[in-house]
Amino acid sequence: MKFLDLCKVYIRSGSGGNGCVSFRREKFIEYGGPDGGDGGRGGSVWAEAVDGLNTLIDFRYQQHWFAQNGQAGKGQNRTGADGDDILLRVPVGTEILEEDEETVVADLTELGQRVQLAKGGNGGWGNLRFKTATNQAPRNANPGQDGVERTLWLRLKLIADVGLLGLPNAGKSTFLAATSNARPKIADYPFTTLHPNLGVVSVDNTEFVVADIPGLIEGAHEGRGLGDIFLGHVERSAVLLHLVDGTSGSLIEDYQTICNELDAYGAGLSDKPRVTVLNKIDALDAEEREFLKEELEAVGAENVMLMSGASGEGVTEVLRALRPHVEARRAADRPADPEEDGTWQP
Ligand SMILES: Nc1nc2c(ncn2[C@@H]2O[C@H](COP(=O)(O)OP(=O)(O)OP(=O)(O)O)[C@@H](O)[C@H]2O)c(=O)[nH]1
Ligand SMILES: [Mg+2]
Repeated sequence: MKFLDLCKVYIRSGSGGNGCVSFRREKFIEYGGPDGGDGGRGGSVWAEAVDGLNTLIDFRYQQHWFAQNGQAGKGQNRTGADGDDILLRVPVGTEILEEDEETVVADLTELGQRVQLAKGGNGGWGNLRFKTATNQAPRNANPGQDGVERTLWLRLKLIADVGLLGLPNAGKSTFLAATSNARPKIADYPFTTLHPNLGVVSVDNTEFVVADIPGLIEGAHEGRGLGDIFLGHVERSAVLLHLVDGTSGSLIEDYQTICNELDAYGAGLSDKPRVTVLNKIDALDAEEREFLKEELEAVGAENVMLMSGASGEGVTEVLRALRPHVEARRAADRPADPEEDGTWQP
């Protein structure tokens, strides 16, 4: 399965049709007054979050989305036909950004959420509208209003329940491989040259999606390495799982590098629930484990857990620590039962 996470689209709403200049011409009626109809309205461009889509791949094949123009007005006071609207059907969770890739136009987080991206131009008035008591034969009509052109980005973030964080080599992929169940990978997700993986993990009858992203390095938030791009993918996860390599020899520095990147990235990432794990404990004796755990806690890591992705020690406990965060998030996301709270209207 291919996954496209960022797509550029060119959209244009339809122009309004021109108003018509026309005069009534009928047998036995001299100087029949103006009867030019209005132009039709141009079609608008909309986007809607729909069910059953997980990718933006359609937008790779169709980048141009132009709504129909309105038709010109006609004689006998006939209004031109309106242009048809067009709808960009996007997966839930799609963000729409201006061309600068920063300004958010819309964030379609809910099923059925709809936004107008470009309004169709109004049709011009036909000359019938310009008739006044003193001017019975107006020769003016309005042109239709131009459509609106925009270049926009669609951005879909992987919605992973758990985002794995850590420096390169912290053991993230090993952990994912060790914990993913019978369907270890949902898919590979190539983002041009970059490949985060998703795995489905199961613990105590709860399944959740863990995103293994390329390792973060210092400066990732400024675009160094691959990390920054992927931080976007864990922005919506329920909880972050921070793996710290117990054998690296630079434990505290490693830990703080990641924390600093999260702070610098913003978007509430550093406030997200986080589980910090001292990893690779198979290579540490009991005394070292205790010492390193205390060191981490001394610099602010909370409830550090011990684990070895390689030997499997402590892995289930880590999954169990993640689970309540995932469940809490899901409960919060679930729409309230409409019948229950009494506010539901048919
Ligand atoms: N001793 C030991 N080695 C481990 C453990 N987990 C991973 N490793 C080793 O650490 C190295 C890096 O592991 P990966 O799982 O590729 O690390 P990563 O965090 O995914 O690295 P990047 O993808 O580069 O960010 C490999 O050589 C693994 O065999 C562990 O629990 N114990
Ligand atoms: Mg890896």
